[in-house]
Amino acid sequence: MKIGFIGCGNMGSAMIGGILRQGIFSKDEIIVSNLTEEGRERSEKNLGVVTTLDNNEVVRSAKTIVLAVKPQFYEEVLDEVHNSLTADHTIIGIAPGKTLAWLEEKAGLPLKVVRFMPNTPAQVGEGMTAVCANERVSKEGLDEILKITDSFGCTEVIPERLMDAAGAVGGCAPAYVFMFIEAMADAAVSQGMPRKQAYKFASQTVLGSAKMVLETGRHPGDLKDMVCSPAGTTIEGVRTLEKNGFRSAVFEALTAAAEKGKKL
Ligand SMILES: NC(=O)C1=CN([C@@H]2O[C@H](COP(=O)(O)OP(=O)(O)OC[C@H]3O[C@@H](n4cnc5c(N)ncnc54)[C@H](O)[C@@H]3O)[C@@H](O)[C@H]2O)C=CC1
Ligand SMILES: O=C(O)[C@@H]1CCC=N1
Repeated sequence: MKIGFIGCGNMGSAMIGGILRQGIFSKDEIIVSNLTEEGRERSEKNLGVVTTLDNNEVVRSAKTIVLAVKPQFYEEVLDEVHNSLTADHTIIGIAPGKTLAWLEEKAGLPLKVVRFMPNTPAQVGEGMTAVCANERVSKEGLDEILKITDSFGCTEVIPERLMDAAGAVGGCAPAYVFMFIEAMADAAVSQGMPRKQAYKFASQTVLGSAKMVLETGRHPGDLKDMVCSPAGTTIEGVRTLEKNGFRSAVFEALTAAAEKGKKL
């Protein structure tokens, strides 16, 4: 077994989907544990990987272990498996606020520790993942880990002090983007467009705009200016967004998310 996941909900299955699609590991090289039989059956049916209800079996079977449970359960899961952990294991935390030092301390022995901050677009191979690792992870070891995160999107290795920022602008931000898409589509529906078509317009527009930022390397403000014709329609919308505190609302939302991460 090459990799194990303790917990396999939204984020675990999104990452495994990318790993399988890119062929980094095969189904029989991935073991996942779930809390309930219903969850285990779901993972088996949807992903086709090896499944168990026993978290210790995951740790005994694989040397790279992703903790894909909610932050509130990290401590009890590490308590439960710490007798099965060895210095050969690499544990990967994906929860906000659970630092490298905290994870190593709770694991109860010196071992390789990595943190990911992934996001759900991993499910479609367009994830954005931040990675940091403790000093026990070698350059070669990190390269192996990055093959995993690269399989479900883009990866940036960052200093641990930036993980809360990455959580806000990477981990959480899809929720805000989905709200933005939903709101734009609602407005189009209110102008008479059928709902399905409105989602297509809103989503493709977000996708295309993001691609322009990434591919042209131009400043987002510059790209915004390209759209705003003098005395045109777009600038009227820009005026309304500014009046309603759009930028400030986004700024405050990401700050709140990052600050919460520091407290978890
Ligand atoms: N959902 C997201 O967009 C992101 C989530 N994360 C982090 O990923 C982690 C997982 O989040 P989600 O996948 O969204 O949660 P989720 O609730 O969808 O999945 C967690 C899974 O863990 C299982 N579980 C709970 N206790 C367990 C135990 N003791 N042993 C084995 N399995 C257990 C649950 O049954 C569930 O299937 C969290 O720490 C979260 O902060 C990080 C970045 C993005
Ligand atoms: O809401 C959360 O806490 C998790 C971490 C980042 C995205 N979802």
